[in-house]
Amino acid sequence: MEFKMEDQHRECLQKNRIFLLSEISLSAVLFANLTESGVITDEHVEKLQNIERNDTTKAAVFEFLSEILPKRGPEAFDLFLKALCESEQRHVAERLNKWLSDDCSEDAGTFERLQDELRTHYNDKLQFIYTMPWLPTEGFSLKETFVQRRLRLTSGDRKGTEVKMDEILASVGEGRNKRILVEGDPAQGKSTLCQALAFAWSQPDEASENIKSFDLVILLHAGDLRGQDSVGGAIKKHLLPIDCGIPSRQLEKLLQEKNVLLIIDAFDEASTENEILHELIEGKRLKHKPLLVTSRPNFLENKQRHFESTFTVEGYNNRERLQHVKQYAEHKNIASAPFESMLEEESIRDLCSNPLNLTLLCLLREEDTQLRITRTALYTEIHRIIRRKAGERMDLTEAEVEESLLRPLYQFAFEAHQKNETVVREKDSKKVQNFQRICEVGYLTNEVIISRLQKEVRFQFTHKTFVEFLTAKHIAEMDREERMNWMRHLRYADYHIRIRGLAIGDYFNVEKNEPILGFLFGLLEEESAELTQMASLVIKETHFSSEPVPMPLHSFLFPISLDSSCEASHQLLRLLAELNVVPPELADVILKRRPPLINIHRGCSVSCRRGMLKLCNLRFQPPIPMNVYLSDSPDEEEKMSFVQKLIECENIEGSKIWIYPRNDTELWNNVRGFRIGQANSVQQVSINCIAIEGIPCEEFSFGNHLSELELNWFTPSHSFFLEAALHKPLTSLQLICCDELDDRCISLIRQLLRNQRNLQRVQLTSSSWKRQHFGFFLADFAQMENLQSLEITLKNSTNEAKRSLEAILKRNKLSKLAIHSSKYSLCLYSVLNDGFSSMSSLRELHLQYVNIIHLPNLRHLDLINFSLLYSTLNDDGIAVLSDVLRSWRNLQQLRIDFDVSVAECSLRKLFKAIAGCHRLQILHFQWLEMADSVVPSVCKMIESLKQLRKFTSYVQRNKSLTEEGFKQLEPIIKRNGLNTDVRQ
Ligand SMILES: Nc1ncnc2c1ncn2[C@@H]1O[C@H](COP(=O)(O)OP(=O)(O)OP(=O)(O)O)[C@@H](O)[C@H]1O
Repeated sequence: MEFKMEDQHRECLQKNRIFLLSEISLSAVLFANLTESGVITDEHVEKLQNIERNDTTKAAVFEFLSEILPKRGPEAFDLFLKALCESEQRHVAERLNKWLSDDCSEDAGTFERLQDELRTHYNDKLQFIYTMPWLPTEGFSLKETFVQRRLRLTSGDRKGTEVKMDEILASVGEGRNKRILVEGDPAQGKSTLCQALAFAWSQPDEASENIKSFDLVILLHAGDLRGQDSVGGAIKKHLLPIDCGIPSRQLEKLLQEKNVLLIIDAFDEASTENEILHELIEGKRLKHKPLLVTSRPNFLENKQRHFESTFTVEGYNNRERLQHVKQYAEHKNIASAPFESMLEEESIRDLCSNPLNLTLLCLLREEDTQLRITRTALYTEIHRIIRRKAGERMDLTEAEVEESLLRPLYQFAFEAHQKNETVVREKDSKKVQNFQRICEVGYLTNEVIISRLQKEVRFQFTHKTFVEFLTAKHIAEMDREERMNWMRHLRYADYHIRIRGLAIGDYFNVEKNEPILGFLFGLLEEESAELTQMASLVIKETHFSSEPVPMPLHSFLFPISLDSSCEASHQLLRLLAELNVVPPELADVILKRRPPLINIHRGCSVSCRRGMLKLCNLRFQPPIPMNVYLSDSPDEEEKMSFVQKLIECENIEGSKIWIYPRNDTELWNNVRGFRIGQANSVQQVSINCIAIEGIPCEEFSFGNHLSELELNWFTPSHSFFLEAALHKPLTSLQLICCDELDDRCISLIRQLLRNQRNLQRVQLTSSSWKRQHFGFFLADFAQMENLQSLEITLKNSTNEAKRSLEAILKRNKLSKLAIHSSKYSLCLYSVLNDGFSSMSSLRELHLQYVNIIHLPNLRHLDLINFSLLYSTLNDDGIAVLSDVLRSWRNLQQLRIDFDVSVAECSLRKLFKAIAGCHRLQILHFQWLEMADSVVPSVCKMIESLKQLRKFTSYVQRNKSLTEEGFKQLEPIIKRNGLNTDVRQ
């Protein structure tokens, strides 16, 4: 294997070559020293002696200096100097050392020269934004058209705070925020932000921005670091003129000594085979220098922890949209009114929140007046204009442009995209004869921005989004079988694997495929059969039709996953957003394969919500239920309007809404705005009370049809909710994480329980660390004939409470039971165990802190969902559980927490029992001890669970899994269709 030597050493050998050729003697002592220290091998010696024999000593020295020594690693140079000294050639070593120190001592003007070179470079190259693919030479002036961006902090104590662009650099000087990550969706303006920062630094004005405090600002594309030995090398190659004469060693020295900001753009475009980039992020290189990295989301997850602060660039808000179009009009010297009126259009509101799309919409507005409401329609229209203009310029018909120039271009884009690149290399360009003509169409430019020196000629696509659009065009033109084949090779499940001890961090999110898939759906909108076939594949692979996955960790407390991002199973919705209308054939398939319920949570993307609104037009019979959790949504107006639309839609039953009001006023606005409890609105509500201090107003009330009331973090000061629910037809009452009740609340709850003949579900549970006892309500529950679901925290139950529980269980009406308890008396065990033998209706059971060996009658149940949380699961417990699992043939969801170490043979037995639950779809382990020796049985278990779609294992009990074991496990947990989350 060859290892490169450092740049400055290579340069030193090069610059002193004539001297070295005449001075070095290839003596036996020199060879002995060099071979002993491993700088060269015996084969090298033989080769050099042959050259000396057949040619001259100089030729041999030349071969040694140019071909051998530079490839013998970073240590080779110093060892070579040592060998010279020991072979009576000390004067040669001294000369080289002197050259190095002279070269290294910064001559007075080097820093100023570098600063000046960078400033002129940025000033020349960054003053324009190039958006129009067909006019790559004509840019918008950055100064005149740039819209200042807002960034949202997504890490640390101030998470959620909005900051201005320049403010992200504010605290770097104080030693904090050394590593900053800025993420943003495609074309959201990350590169332009970097451009604006570097450009601002290059300007001579007196502005007091933070960026000005840096001695040097280095802006590189992530790809510029590929194949380099050092950051200095990348600067030399990409930012400085060939003849600027600043040696690499001095550059490196300046990077260490000066106050430098490194900006690396587009991690997502060049994250592989890029050692320097990873070393910079991990702090192994230029550790103390501020580093700002940009990336599309989901590319950096395993590296996220190296960043002190992370931000996202959010879409434009109303003010920014307006500023963008006004600046656009002013720059083009035309009236801004037509653009401003375009912003009023509700249908393109979210398109306008993306700067690139907004610029393209403005361009279209100039050409005609028709509005495009999807991304695909917008890019298709731009594409048409490009084709038309190319035809006019080249005197070809549009059909000819398409056939001879665009088709090959689609192919180039497809190939570039396969390699995650946005360039066509010179050698590839030669594959077609008319490449120059293809360039003239306007999508490709052979100028690479931020690069003055490119040894290899490359042709750059004007923007990654265009590569994606053209790639989708290529796929759209494939024949059906080839296209479906391409689709089948995509991955349709997320995985998130982090094993600290092994330094493994591996992530995949299905959204990565969506820029292309979205365009493809849009392009094939008219081809109903093709579209339906593609959508059917997505429906199947992403488990769209299944019950949504609750977040196993919190499912006990919250029925929907509050923190999760827009899931893989929502991919279809996100793709539907690209259609103007869902064609009838596809609508039929969706109607047939409808999921039982859809959860919209706060991580759901704008396109997911758009897709959801498309479902509103499909005639679901009965209407499809939908839970909506939209707290913390940055755009309050959009949130309101989205929920209103869902509520008004007849095909959707806005079944439950989760609200998290930040104060009393917001609570009242939400309850009133969503008409909670009214006849034709949402009738089930969950309210997080934590920020609510008092009654918002005298007239606070719910509509008369309120059917479910769930209150999280309820305290006696929130009793007005209970009053407002009196006399409403409640079917469900839940008080979750409730740690305190006063007499008044107890009396109100009793009134609610007695008044409600309809009540089928009750939950009274406290937060896990402050256990409340709610056993005194059991007598009331026992009176409720229709009770089907009971979730309760019990501590020290009285005999009366136990008798009531016994009556509830034996009535055999419960389909769901959850007992939160940290202390089970033998008597409570016996009530439960006896009850289990007659509870044939029970389908869902959740037990906490239980010792399962006292509950052998569990095997009489027929459960679909079971969890055993924080329970004592020793070898005896595992034996009982394994036995029980063998009798639960319909089990679909299982969670097991392991709180003590158990024998490996017990684990194997348990995995074997789980492997027999062939209907299992969701499996979650907590604190599992997964040593290499049990890996084969974990693998066998997962392999046999064909319907498993989610596997999670959080917090390994010890670090006994080795790389060998993981290698065996990896393909199994990464199988397509399985959403995996394994974290230690
Ligand atoms: N702040 C801004 N002001 C005006 N126009 C902008 C701004 N940001 C972006 N744009 C426009 O949007 C286009 C795309 O932006 P940019 O290339 O910076 O996005 P990106 O987030 O780096 O995209 P990707 O992840 O797809 O590479 C720019 O070429 C420019 O036309």
